[in-house]
Amino acid sequence: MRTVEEHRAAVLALVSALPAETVELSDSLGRVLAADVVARVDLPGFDNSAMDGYAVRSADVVGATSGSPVVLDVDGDIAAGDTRSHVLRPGVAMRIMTGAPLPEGADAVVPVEDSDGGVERAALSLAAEPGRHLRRRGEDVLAGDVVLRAGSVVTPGRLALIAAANVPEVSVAARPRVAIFSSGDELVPVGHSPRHGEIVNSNGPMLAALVAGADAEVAGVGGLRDEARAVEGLVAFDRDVDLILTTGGVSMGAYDTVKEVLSATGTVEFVKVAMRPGMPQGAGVVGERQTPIITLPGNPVSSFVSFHVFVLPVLRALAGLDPEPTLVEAVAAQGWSTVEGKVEFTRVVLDAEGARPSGGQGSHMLGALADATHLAVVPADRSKIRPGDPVQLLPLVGNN
Ligand SMILES: Nc1nc2c(c(=O)[nH]1)N[C@H]1C(S)=C(S)[C@@H](COP(=O)(O)OP(=O)(O)OC[C@H]3O[C@@H](n4cnc5c(N)ncnc54)[C@H](O)[C@@H]3O)O[C@H]1N2
Ligand code: MOO
Repeated sequence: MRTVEEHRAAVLALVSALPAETVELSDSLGRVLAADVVARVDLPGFDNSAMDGYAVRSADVVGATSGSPVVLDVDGDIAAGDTRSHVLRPGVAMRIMTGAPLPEGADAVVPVEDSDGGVERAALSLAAEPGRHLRRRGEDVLAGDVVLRAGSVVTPGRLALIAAANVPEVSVAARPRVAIFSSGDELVPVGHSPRHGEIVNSNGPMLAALVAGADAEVAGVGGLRDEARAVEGLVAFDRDVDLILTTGGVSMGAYDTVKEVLSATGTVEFVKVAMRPGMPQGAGVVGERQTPIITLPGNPVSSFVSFHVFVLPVLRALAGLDPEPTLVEAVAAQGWSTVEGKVEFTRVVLDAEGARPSGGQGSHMLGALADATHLAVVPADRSKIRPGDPVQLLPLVGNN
């Protein structure tokens, strides 16, 4: 039997990084940056006022109070967007608006609330010290600064920073295109009425959601009958996708056609991996384009766990990102038992008290999967987790 690490290395060996794409900033939300973002401008770009009020030389308002205001002549207005160069003469003030450039010579702003609001002459009642109510050029970001590192996800706040830094396009990790096939004669689409012996296909929608949640693109979803002819379609696969995923038909059954047909190609190998759930796995390449394929076990939870353990690293590698999973350290909020000899991926909920199993751990039990936030990675040499034990958690797609 293979170890989890051995099989992860085998699937990673099937792929190499796709070239990064350049997208307009407006299309970058949610994408992963493939290169550092460097500011093209200082932020703020010029010294400006943080308040609507009067630009002054601080020396001219020394000692000003509401009981004893300083009265200064007002030498015009500076609005936000004023591109002229103003000079503030000693002994006078200029009306200035929030965001307007500071006139040369001014070193403070008296807010309009600390004045009589005068237009020709103003009585100022605040002894504004140098720097008061000013926003200095470059105090937030300097041109040439790396404002975001490669690997960061573009969130709305980051998108705003990139825009302010005057960077109109960014380099983002490619979104691998993935085709998904659910195999099994027992499957009917969601919304149809299954007859006795049939079940609703949940793996198809689940994998499509996992692929989309992992920053990849669903290139198509389909079904495969348990017939050699259906699976032979995969052998001749010639569409432009970066990865094929299948579920089902990879175990020891008499109708496990995916395994039967693809084994015969000699380019897809089927193995047992020392993990629970997710023991039967297959991987290789198919078709003229040598498209990488990962065949996941049919049990829904096995498929879900296998996606996180093997497919997610492959999608990250295709996107040019570090494929290594980032594990979270936590403590067990309650104890549970696992099977020795296999790495167990316990579905858990992590809250303030720690991690606890999210419910029944059968590989068919979607009820308990729905609330899980993480997979606890329990090493093969452990058979018991006790309350308070440290545990390593793999965040589920959509929960980190
Ligand atoms: N004799 C043995 N039997 C089994 C073994 C074994 O080693 N020896 N391994 C078991 C393990 S572990 C797993 S996991 C499953 C994997 O089986 P397959 O990948 O061949 O999957 P199927 O037999 O096609 O289906 C298994 C189970 O999952 C349901 N299923 C399949 N596809 C879907 C879908 N798209 N949506 C929802 N549910 C699906 C299917 O109806 C079956 O109940 O094999 C064990 N058996
Ligand atoms: O290893 Mo299977 O994936 O438990 O149901």
